[in-house]
Amino acid sequence: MVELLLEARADALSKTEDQQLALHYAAANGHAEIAKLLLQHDGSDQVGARNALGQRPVEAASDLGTVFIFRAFEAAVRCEPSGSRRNSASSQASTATGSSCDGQSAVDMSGLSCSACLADDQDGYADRTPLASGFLLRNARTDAVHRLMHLTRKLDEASLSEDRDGRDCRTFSAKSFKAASPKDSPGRSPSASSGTSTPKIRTPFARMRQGSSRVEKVGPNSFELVNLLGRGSFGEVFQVKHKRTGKAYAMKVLQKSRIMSSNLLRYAVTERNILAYIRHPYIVSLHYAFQTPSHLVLVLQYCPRGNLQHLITREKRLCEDLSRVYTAEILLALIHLHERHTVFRDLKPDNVVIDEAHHALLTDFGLSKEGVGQRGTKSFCGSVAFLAPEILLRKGHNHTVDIYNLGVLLYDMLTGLPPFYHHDRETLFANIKHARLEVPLYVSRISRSFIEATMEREPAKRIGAHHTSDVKGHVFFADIDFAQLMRREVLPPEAHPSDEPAISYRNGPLGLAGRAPESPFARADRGWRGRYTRGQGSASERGVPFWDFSFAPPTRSSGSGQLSAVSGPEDSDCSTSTYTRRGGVAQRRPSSQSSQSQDA
Ligand SMILES: Nc1ncnc2c1ncn2[C@@H]1O[C@H](COP(=O)(O)OP(=O)(O)OP(=O)(O)O)[C@@H](O)[C@H]1O
Repeated sequence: MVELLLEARADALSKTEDQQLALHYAAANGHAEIAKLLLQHDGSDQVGARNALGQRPVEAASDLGTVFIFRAFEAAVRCEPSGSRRNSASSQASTATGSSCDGQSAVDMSGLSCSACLADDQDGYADRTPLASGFLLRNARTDAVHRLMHLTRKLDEASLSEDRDGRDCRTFSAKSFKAASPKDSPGRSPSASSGTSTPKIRTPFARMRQGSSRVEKVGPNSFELVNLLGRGSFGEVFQVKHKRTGKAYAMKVLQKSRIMSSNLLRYAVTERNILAYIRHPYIVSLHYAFQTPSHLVLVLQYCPRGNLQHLITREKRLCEDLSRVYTAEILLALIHLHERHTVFRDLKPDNVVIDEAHHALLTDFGLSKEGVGQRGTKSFCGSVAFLAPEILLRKGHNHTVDIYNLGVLLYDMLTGLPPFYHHDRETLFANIKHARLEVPLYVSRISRSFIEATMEREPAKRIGAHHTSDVKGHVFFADIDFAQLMRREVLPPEAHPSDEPAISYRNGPLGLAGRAPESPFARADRGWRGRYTRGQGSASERGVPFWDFSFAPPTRSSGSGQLSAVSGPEDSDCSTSTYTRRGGVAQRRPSSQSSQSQDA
């Protein structure tokens, strides 16, 4: 069909409104054969064309087979005398056929007259990570920074649109968003040239509604502030009520000025990106994202029972049955993330929130890292008492850092303090690196064995070093039915009708004493409107491209988004007396240990 159209003089150079050529789409979707045909037809005019994200067609490619088609073409163009370029390059592209090279999808380069031309191509995969399967994994940082820089140059021309509440918010269509991240999932369709493995096509984790008119646009005025739930390094988290639907959400409001002055925009963008595509019963879901000139906002599933730190503080120690269920729930969340090459990196009780049905959910993806494979990453991050030894030793870390933190989390739930805890930071770090792990005698033998297996200092020897799902096989989980747990059919033992949430926000430690919190938007956005529309806002006021998001919840409760709670077995009991302090627990550390992150 493509051949026919090209022969009939179809215009291969016409662009969509996102500045994409047909070649961009062919590359992004792994249609190597179509890419080859397009390259044979005016290929030289197409290879350098950049789409609205600043990507050339080869930079949109999802698999190595397609990349090699481009490389063969470009090499031929560079190596041939100018007079014979087009024909020769076309024939190079046409000889680019699938064959195996080091186990990866490759093309037959034997016809190239100048192999050195390939060697000097430093950017063959556009800074992405080639997987053994032949797919290209998006490198979150390089890719995101590249896109942001390209788009930031164009921001002054971007249009402002009016949200429903009459508030100016910079919005981007679902179409643009899709174009921004066509490669989020490594499970792409295979290239025609990859002849080695059966294609594995994954269902998308979340679908964007097509057509901006159907995407619900929200802004600060769409929500009523109810309570202040927490304060973090770069903003605050509020309980809010959606005015139109009356639904409760947690609204995380990040100050652009703080984020940008600390050069941490990438962490905010990572959090938004991960939450936008992850749907899991034990990970808070993102419902909306929007921005004002001064703030980036995430509207999340609301978990009304406080965080795990509040619960540990109230109970001093948690009983083993409850700790086991929470550990298993968080383990399922980690398995899901790791399968998607994402490491959470900041697992601690403050980042585990408890929902209405007493289930534990991960929140706060600000330190997560996408695209981490076995080779790992070298950033220094995490909350100090939860830092894994390999992070302190700056050896590089991978998914096993989350497994280590799962052991620390269990230790913390069972004893009331993280292991190795010491008020002096240097002593704490030395303990984490070298001290003997002491587990109190009141902790059962099986729990102790789980803690030791997950907190093994050598990451390669740690349980789950190969696959995080191997951790499910530990005897600690012998009584857990993970399939049932995944369906949220296991009721955490604490769940009891008379149970109070671990924290009462109105009169709780945040000190509001019944008053509604002050709006962060009212404070910061006074007087911005005139400056902004003239395009003279400060750097921190500029729009962040592709931030805005709206999730269409599944129509049935069994869908991949919001799962309704299901009652658990009646005998799942953990009497409140087991929560009372049984002695031997020293004072708790200050409830919110700050997180830190610094690139190595
Ligand atoms: N979805 C939610 N439902 C209820 N409470 C939440 C939710 N998300 C966060 N919180 C509360 O807000 C607190 C701070 O949230 P979060 O950790 O995401 O903020 P942060 O600014 O990233 O913090 P930090 O700087 O410590 O990493 C949490 O500890 C929790 O108590």
